[in-house]
Amino acid sequence: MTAPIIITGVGKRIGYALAKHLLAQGHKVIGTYRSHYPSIDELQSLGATLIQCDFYDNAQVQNLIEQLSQYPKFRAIIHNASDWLADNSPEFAAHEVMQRMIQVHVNVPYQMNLALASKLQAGAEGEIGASDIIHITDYVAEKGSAKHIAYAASKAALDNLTLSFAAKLAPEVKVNAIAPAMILFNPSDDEAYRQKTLAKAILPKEAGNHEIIELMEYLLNSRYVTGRSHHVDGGRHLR
Ligand SMILES: NC(=O)C1=CN([C@@H]2O[C@H](COP(=O)(O)OP(=O)(O)OC[C@H]3O[C@@H](n4cnc5c(N)ncnc54)[C@H](OP(=O)(O)O)[C@@H]3O)[C@@H](O)[C@H]2O)C=CC1
Ligand SMILES: Nc1nc2c(c(=O)[nH]1)N=C([C@H](O)[C@@H](O)CO)CN2
Repeated sequence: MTAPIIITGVGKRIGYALAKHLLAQGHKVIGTYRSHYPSIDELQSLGATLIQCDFYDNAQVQNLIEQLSQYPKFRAIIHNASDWLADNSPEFAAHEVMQRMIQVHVNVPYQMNLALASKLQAGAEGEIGASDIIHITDYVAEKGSAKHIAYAASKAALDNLTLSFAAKLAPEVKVNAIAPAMILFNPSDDEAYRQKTLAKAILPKEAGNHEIIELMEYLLNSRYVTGRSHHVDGGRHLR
């Protein structure tokens, strides 16, 4: 069995689907979560190691990194955890929105990549491109967003980390981004929002988790693709 794969934000939706898929493939999975849903107990019963960590709490982040640093090697890190905060958040002032977006989408992936780089290189077992970092960004990293300005800017920064870490960690470690658009609606999305959002793409559909799972598999199985952003967006750039 290869070294463990770390996935952040496994409690629900895409992160949960990625973790279940990799467990079914026989991988050792280490998942981080913030809220404890029944899905966390399910993943544990399937053999995953789960670590609770709120990325907004720096002490918890340092503790997470210390725990992960005890492992000798890793096959991959998939940075999925994300908070889709709107700029007009009723809970947070503008500076807090930006601070949170940079923390969860940039600062934590940056610190984890630096701290665990040597473990990823060891996980390649001397084979070129045999370990991976995957940053899950967003189509709006290249387009911007009128209502999620801080979110989009932080995803653009995460996309840029792909370039720097790809150059830094080659040849053992590949570093790529997956830039999704309309993968999964949220239960609170009303019909008007759904129709408006679907109409933004020339392939107007809710793509589903499998689109991300298949692209993750492609990147993990590649030994030559690195430093690139891979769009899963229904051709939104052509609308
Ligand atoms: N769904 C879509 O259509 C799209 C998704 N994406 C990206 O794909 C990825 C997965 O999307 P999706 O599954 O919809 O995301 P969700 O928002 O549904 O889930 C994100 C996960 O990240 C966790 N998380 C959020 N904030 C923190 C924090 N401060 N510390 C630790 N964990 C945290 C959440 O935990 P908790 O449950 O406790 O909040 C949750 O488990 C994300 O990076 C997202 O930006 C991009 C474009 C479209
Ligand atoms: N962390 C999250 N990021 C994003 C989500 C989400 O639910 N959680 N959803 C979207 C939308 O689907 C958007 O792509 C289309 O309206 C974007 N990012």
